[in-house]
Amino acid sequence: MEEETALQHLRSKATEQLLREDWNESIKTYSKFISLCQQQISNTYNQSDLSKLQKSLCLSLSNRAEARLRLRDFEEALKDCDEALQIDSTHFKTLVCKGKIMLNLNRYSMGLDCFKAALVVESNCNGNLEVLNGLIEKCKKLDYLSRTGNFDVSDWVSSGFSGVCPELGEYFGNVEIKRSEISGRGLFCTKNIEVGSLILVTKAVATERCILPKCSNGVLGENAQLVMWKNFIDKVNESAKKCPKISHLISTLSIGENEDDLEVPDISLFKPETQGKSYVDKNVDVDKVLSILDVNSLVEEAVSSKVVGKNSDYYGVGLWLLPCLINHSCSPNARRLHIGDYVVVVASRVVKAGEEITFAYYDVLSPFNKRREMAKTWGFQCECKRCKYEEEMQSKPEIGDIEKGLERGQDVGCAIFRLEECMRRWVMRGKEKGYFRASFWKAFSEAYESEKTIRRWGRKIPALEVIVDSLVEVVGSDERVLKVLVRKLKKSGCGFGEMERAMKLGRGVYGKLVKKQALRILLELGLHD
Ligand SMILES: C[S@@+](CC[C@H](N)C(=O)[O-])C[C@H]1O[C@@H](n2cnc3c(N)ncnc32)[C@H](O)[C@@H]1O
Repeated sequence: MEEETALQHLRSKATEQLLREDWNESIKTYSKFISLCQQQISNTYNQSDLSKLQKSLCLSLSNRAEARLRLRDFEEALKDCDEALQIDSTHFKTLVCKGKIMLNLNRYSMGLDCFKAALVVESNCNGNLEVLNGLIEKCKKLDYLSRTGNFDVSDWVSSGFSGVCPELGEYFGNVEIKRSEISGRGLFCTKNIEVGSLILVTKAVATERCILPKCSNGVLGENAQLVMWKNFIDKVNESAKKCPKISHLISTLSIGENEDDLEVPDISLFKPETQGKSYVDKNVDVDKVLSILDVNSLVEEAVSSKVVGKNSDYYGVGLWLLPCLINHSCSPNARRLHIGDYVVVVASRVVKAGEEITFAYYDVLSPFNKRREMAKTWGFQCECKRCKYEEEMQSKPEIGDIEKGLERGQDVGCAIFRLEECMRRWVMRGKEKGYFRASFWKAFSEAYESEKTIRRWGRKIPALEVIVDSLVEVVGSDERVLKVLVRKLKKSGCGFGEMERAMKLGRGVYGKLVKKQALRILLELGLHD
């Protein structure tokens, strides 16, 4: 009798905490209730009492799962759901809760099964029907998207990234992890990929964003970045603590040293549906996590900054697991877009089967020495083909002279003329020319934006279209190049060929996420200038 009173007391306390949305406290109280209830069950022989106790146990497990789901502790919430469903496989609340957990874990078809089972149980439910059907539709849509990669964010992009961020799901294209000639492991294509095709779409383990305060001495900005970085580290640690799979995958990432000794993980480990393996190392050493984040966190780029209102002081950082296996190249073949908590990796030029997928960690439309400095801040020396080539060419004094001339404010047209002359004399091939043109993009863009320079230098410098094609061949599509091209087309009119070139470039910048019609509108609008 005493135990029954204790159970009743705990149950009403936990229910009250749950209603107050005090998730942590309700989990504690439900845990006490659950262990007391389990004890009672083992000492009860009367069938009707037993069935009452089991019903209570099932409901409390389901409620604890709900609280854990709210705290994003999916692993433990899932265990509760499975235990509750063992008692009653048709428990409506538990089926819905499990479905929501599956949705959060990007396991859409399993989520769909749960919601469908819940619908069968409460086929005549009234208030729940609409919500349930909504969840079923959402699972179906995300399941389709994650299988086909047929995402469409046209409306969001054409509206200038305003409104709610489109819902994406996880997508893994034809890729595998292998040893890389650049460094350690890398991500490789297993099939030919067209410009703009999606390579992968994946959700962050954690992100943190802020608008840096404007200030004259930069201290406030630095402090804000430090606070943000600390919050980010806490979030990553929290996610790793809650999920052994995340903890395990984080522990496989590089700390930027001895990469050739690192194990090559199978790509299936990164897929949402891969579960069940018992991951033992639940806690990665805190210092190791810091080194891992130093090497693997990505700063969000321009497109996503528009999500929070085109603010140039916007600063966002995140950890996306599989993209951590993508090496940098100054001649990259892919780009990343940040949409909400997802990172989308798209081919920015044609990628052949077997080729390594690379994207830029820093601005590759800059000269060799500047890139070398930026690589240093990342803690490595770039081993890409373009850097190796440009390093060899450092022995030619002409390149250094042109760079120095530009620093001193020399006319950009003159610098371009000299560069093109040198490349002609040295009988450089297409790709090699592209490397240098990319290094001097700043001068090229200034020249094409200045009517005076164009008038003065005319045919003595290459046409913009020649440079665009040359750059795309070596660094893929780039938003800045696209903008200069679109501005010229708007000024001087545009025929079919020119529009095709701009569309192709746009495809490489935004990927097939933005459909043809929306891309055309974007280009005609001058890309939101
Ligand atoms: C995000 S990880 C990339 C995957 C890494 N190679 C691995 O095996 O886990 C970043 C690290 O890879 C190495 N790396 C990436 N791109 C490189 C490049 N172009 N040249 C030399 N090292 C590079 C550097 O050690 C860098 O700190």
